[in-house]
Amino acid sequence: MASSPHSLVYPLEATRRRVPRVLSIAGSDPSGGAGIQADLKSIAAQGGYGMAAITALTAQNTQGVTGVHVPPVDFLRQQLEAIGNDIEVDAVKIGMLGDAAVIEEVRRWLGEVRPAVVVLDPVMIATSGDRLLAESAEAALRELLPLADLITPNLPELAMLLGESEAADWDTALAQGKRLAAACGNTVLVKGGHLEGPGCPDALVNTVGLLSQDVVVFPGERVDTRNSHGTGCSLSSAMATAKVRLGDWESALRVVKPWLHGALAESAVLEVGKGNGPIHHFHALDNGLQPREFVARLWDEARPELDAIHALDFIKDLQSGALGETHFAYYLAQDAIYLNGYSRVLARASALAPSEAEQLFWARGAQTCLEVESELHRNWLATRESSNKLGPVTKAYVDHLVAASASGSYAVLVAAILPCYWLYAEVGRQLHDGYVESGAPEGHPYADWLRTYADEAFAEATRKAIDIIDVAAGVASPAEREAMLEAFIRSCRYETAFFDAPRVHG
Ligand SMILES: Nc1ncnc2c1ncn2[C@@H]1O[C@H](COP(=O)(O)OP(=O)(O)OP(=O)(O)O)[C@@H](O)[C@H]1O
Ligand SMILES: Cc1ncc(COP(=O)(O)O)c(N)n1
Repeated sequence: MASSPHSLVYPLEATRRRVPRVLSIAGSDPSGGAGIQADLKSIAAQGGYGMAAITALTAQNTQGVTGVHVPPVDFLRQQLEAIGNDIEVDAVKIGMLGDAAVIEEVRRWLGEVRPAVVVLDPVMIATSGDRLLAESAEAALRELLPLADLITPNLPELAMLLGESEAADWDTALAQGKRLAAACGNTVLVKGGHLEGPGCPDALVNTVGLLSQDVVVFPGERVDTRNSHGTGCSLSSAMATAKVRLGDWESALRVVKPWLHGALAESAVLEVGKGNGPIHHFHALDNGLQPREFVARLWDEARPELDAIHALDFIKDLQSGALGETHFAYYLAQDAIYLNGYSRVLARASALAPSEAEQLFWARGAQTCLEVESELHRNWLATRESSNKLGPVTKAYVDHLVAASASGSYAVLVAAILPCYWLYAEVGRQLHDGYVESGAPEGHPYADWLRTYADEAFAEATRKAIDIIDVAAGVASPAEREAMLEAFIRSCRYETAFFDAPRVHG
């Protein structure tokens, strides 16, 4: 059948779901940090509905494993059949399997049911060093790998699956990831948790063109904590859930990695156990923030800048009509240059957006910027003397936005983006109201320009942008929220400097 754009899009759409139904087939950790207990928390934290078919019972805590009991495999089959006879499963995460008989049962079930998304975390040895897979079952586990869409081995597991020695550096790990992906025909998530040093990168690797590149690296900073019990379990089940919600592995890891970082960073508040404690899966719920609280804080920060803007000669003279034409032309020319850079930054926000609605919102914003830029050239700059040279304030402002987009954090980027909507809308509203209140004087040289400020579509887009930032702050870690605040304040200062630039540099 000839491929049409529709046939390319449809399968992706068909697998996406707002609340994914995710089944974990894994072992139980009664202390709640790893295994199915961690999986169910991760799935819920990522917005999914979690289910669990238990392969094995362990007796363990944060200090180690003291016992493993693998129930008769028939009972695992009964659990899987009970789920399969009643419930549609959107994604499956497979964790601890225990022995070869369990692996065989899971292999049989996967072959029969063929779930749309299968993530396999090849659990072999716990953080504590205790075995969770019989040595004799390693060959059977290797045979299971091709039935998964995503495999998430840590560095010792990656080496063991390839029959090689453990990678001591990131490049070797990536090369091993490529070999495993090629051998299994699926995607491998190479994890940097076991590396030394301040960085903790992860990477998605696929050698048959399923990703935007063969190797997509997600850099990350290492959290200084020993509470890493269950990070591997949590990551794999969160990925299974996010994949169904967002449609592809890269979007999923873009959301899951900052969440996991926050869960590690906030783990100390749990105070569970004396050893390697669990991570805080619901750290984002525990931020104490009420809806609108974060944006109210941003507004408090923005208010002095707004006052500073209204005190500028540029704004006062634009309002009264006394503004010199040279300064107005300088402002317009810099605005056109700025909008071009801003459009690219909005396109980056669109690329990082966690939902299609937000992706579309920023993409529309990027398009509007280019339309307004060309309108400036056509109608406002065509008849004026102005230089198209990049001014120092414009450059510094755009550089700041580009740096925010390079941070990789969607939340930080959109916080940096917001002042251009919010302060501009506010300044525009006040200028327009002032013009109307003064009786819209005849012959005001900037009357046409002041009228452009009464744009309801822009006011509506501003309200939507504020909502997006509030939600992004709600799921961000405290450190990320501080970075959002900083990026926002800096952009506010550039807004003021931008209106003052015609006086200083024009
Ligand atoms: N100290 C840390 N700081 C930040 N991220 C970390 C840290 N430790 C692990 N991670 C992240 O946690 C995830 C699991 O990585 P890791 O390589 O530790 O796997 P694992 O050994 O299977 O996990 P587990 O600790 O559950 O056995 C990866 O996304 C990794 O980047
Ligand atoms: C039931 C079960 N499954 C998986 C792990 C691995 O998790 P970790 O490597 O963090 O100990 C575990 N400890 N227990």
